[in-house]
Amino acid sequence: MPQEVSVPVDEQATEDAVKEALGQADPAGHDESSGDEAPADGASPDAVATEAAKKKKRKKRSKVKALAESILPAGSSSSTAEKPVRLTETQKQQLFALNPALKADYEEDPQKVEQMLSKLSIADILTGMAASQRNTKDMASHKFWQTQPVPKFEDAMKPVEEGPIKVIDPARVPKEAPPFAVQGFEWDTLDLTDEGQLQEVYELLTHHYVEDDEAMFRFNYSSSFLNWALKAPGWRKDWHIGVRATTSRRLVAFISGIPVSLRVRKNTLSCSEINFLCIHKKLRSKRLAPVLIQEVTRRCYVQGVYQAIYTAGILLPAPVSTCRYFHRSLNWEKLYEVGFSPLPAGSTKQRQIARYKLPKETETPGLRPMETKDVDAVLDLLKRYLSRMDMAQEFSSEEVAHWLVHDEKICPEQVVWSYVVEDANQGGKLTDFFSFYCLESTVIGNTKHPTIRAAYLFYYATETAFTGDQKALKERLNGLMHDALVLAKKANFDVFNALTLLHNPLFLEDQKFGAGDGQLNYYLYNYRANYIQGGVDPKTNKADESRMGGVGVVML
Ligand SMILES: CCCCCCCCCCCCCC(=O)SCCNC(=O)CCNC(=O)[C@H](O)C(C)(C)COP(=O)(O)OP(=O)(O)OC[C@H]1O[C@@H](n2cnc3c(N)ncnc32)[C@H](O)[C@@H]1OP(=O)(O)O
Repeated sequence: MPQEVSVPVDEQATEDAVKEALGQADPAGHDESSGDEAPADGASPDAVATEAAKKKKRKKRSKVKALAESILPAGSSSSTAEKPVRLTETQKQQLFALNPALKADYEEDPQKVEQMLSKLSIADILTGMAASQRNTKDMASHKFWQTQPVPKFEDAMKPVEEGPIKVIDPARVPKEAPPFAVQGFEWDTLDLTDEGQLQEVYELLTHHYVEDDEAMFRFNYSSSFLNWALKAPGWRKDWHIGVRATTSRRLVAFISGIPVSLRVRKNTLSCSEINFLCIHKKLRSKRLAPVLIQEVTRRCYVQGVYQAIYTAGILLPAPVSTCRYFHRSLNWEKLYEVGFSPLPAGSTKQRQIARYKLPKETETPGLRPMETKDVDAVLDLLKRYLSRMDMAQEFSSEEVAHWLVHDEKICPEQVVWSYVVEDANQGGKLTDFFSFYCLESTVIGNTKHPTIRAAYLFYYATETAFTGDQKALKERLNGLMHDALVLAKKANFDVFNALTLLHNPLFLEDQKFGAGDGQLNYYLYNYRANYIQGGVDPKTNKADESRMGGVGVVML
């Protein structure tokens, strides 16, 4: 799942900040005081709030970049710095002001922090990757995760024999949940066939789920979406776990799992896919997340499921892979107005709008919406395509129907859009398909634009992948993705998001996707695996065609 609300990186604004810091600011450049950006007199409080948030965000990025430039050795802008970093007193003060959490780490072990900085590139720091990827917490500080069957950071890149970390004895798995850890709260198994309970999960997530670093956007999974995501084939009620306040009955926390068959290289695992972990904001930092995780683990073990897959924007011990988010504007003006997209220096609003303009119609001959009758052909194509990835779900035809064919009964509000290409020259054979799903984000405190409607690229496959001709594959995927953008625009989406998984690096740049500041870490529970490529160069954080073919799992 997109566990991170990623926003595009404003490379130019940070460049300007460095110039400013060096006394070279371009007065005509992309500056907060320029008329284009300042809220007009009499602007609504929301517009002012959004503008203030944008300003705050730019300022923070500017400071980080200026500081990075001063700390890191010259020439490390696009590659990992190798020389050790020594912080001056001023740099320390600046660094701790920007990131107070680092202060305690530094006091405990200055060398460790300096070592961590020496491993980063300015690109890391600029794009925000470092902020969330930095591991100032070593294994010993992960009080919960150090007790779990997951790889340690120090072992993450070492070659290993792939397999379970721990053998679970079913006889030793408690059959009942322990009493909830905090008095006044209790476990509840949610019944998501009940509209009211589905709505409660929706409400909890809408107000308390994942936000971006600056708290400008928060994921807003619709109740249709949750109904689709949480009731996938084989779903179990007892894997929809809630915590309620005993007196008010209010739902204050949630975690869920669905069963999946996951192939990691040559081994297929009966797994759970854990998602939608959420704790009410007022109950944060009380060590309740480990309690929820242990309970979902127990309930999986009870079913004889001893492995799990999950994703998170934050760095935990230890990812099996990391992908990066990319964003393609469909409605640039709105994205600009809500503070999602920057106006690059030297450009104008008109030029930006023109840059992202799309034709009204698709171009691929034979392209049409997918129907239930296409399920077997799509399954066949998808299976063959995913077999080329190191890690992928093994889909059944029931799962393909569930995940790809829009069903009004499951989703009164449409969540997934899927298209197939039927080749008339090959007797109507389905040669390609692609899909995307809708996940809105709330624009916090904005009444003019309360939400951003984002399309996320989901699964796709093409016969061209089997020709062995990478140039042809690139060309075909560009054609298909261009049509996906056209269709998403027609369906009124504001932005199209994609990760660097599957063969996405082949089209991201050509289709005008911009790099986001978010990444998605993939984790396996109780399974040791060699690192899986995530389509990014770890040094430059750029999408990398030479690192494709690893991650084939698209999580919601
Ligand atoms: C075989 C079956 C196995 C099944 C289980 C497989 C594992 C599944 C794992 C779950 C996959 C979930 C996939 C998703 O849904 S990822 C989406 C997570 N949700 C959000 O980000 C929504 C907004 N945030 C919140 O609701 C809270 O901040 C959460 C609930 C995230 C943490 O609450 P809180 O902020 O109040 O913290 P705490 O004091 O209770 O607990 C602190 C401990 O929790 C560790 N922590 C923090 N965030 C995460 C995280 N996202 N995954 C795993 N662990 C996390 C943290 O490192 C620390 O442990 P340690 O560092 O000391 O060791």
